Amino acid sequence: MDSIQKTIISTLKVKPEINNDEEIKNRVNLLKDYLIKTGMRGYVLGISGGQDSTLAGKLCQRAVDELNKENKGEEPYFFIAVRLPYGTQQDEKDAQDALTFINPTKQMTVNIKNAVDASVNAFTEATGGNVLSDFMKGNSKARERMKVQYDIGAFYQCLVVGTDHAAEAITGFFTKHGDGACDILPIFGLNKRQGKQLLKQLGCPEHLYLKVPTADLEDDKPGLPDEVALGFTYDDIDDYLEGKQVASAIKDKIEAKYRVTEHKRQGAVTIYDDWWR
Ligand SMILES: NC(=O)c1ccc[n+]([C@@H]2O[C@H](COP(=O)([O-])OP(=O)(O)OC[C@H]3O[C@@H](n4cnc5c(N)ncnc54)[C@H](O)[C@@H]3O)[C@@H](O)[C@H]2O)c1
Ligand SMILES: Nc1ncnc2c1ncn2[C@@H]1O[C@H](COP(=O)(O)O)[C@@H](O)[C@H]1O
Ligand SMILES: O=P(O)(O)OP(=O)(O)O
Ligand SMILES: [Mg+2]
Repeated sequence: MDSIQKTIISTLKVKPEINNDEEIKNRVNLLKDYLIKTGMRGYVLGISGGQDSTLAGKLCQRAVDELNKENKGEEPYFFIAVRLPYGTQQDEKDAQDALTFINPTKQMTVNIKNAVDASVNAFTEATGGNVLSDFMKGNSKARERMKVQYDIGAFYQCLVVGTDHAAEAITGFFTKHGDGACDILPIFGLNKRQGKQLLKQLGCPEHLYLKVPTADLEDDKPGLPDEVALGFTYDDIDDYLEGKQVASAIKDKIEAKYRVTEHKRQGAVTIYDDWWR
């Protein structure tokens, strides 16, 4: 393994192997401890029907359940699972299966279509007829979803959970200030394969953790697999993050993506920063 791969692995905190029970316990403990420390009442997270939100949601529910058992008689903590479809979602059944598996304290649905459409239409009106591309509109959907989660968080006094993890962070495969914005990241440092392992351990139905990952942001390409958009596979990414050797053409592509998306893993640039120089 060369020094670039070593540096990326250590920055993204990936372990070559994990102990499932230990990982679940540590991540649930983080969610419990941070909730107590902040004095907030719970967590909110968008549940898409994909692997990452199913795992993060299950960990949140476990955290509040454990806190409530330990704090008998106190006002209960809660987890809000929110469905955020843009109109009708093609894989709604998976989202419902994820909710059944998580069994959240509360669930709600906010359809983001009207808000996103109003926003992109306002852009067109304001700019004399310019039209945001389908890809740009996709990022607007991700930002609207995060905005709704912050509205829920403010109203119910709960923290917003994010689902970023090492296999997404490495390529910056998230919308800046969209799904990339949140208060806590319970699955940070895991790769995609390790996330599957934890879901299996937690008793998740197989079809949810074996599901093809998709950001599902574009109107014209519903359910576009991340791996098609990226041009390489999560197996490649996971191998890379576990310190294994991957084909040199793939290694180059992964590292190129890592370099151009550095701004997404950093805060906004100030006079005190030099990572971009
Ligand atoms: N939008 C979709 O439909 C869609 C679909 C599938 C996957 N994705 C993935 O989601 C991600 C989001 O797309 P994106 O990255 O184009 O949009 P983004 O909005 O997440 O990031 C782009 C924005 O980052 C800022 N930026 C760009 N370069 C910068 C730099 N060097 N320093 C500081 N800020 C900089 C600019 O404000 C720019 O508009 C992509 O990685 C994409 O693969 C998006
Ligand atoms: N349709 C959705 N409903 C609820 N939450 C959603 C939806 N799509 C995405 N999300 C949230 O965003 C993150 C990131 O999704 P990616 O598939 O990684 O782009 C996801 O974990 C949900 O929390
Ligand atoms: O973030 P999710 O839950 O939509 O998972 P995936 O990235 O696998 O689609
Ligand atoms: Mg998804």
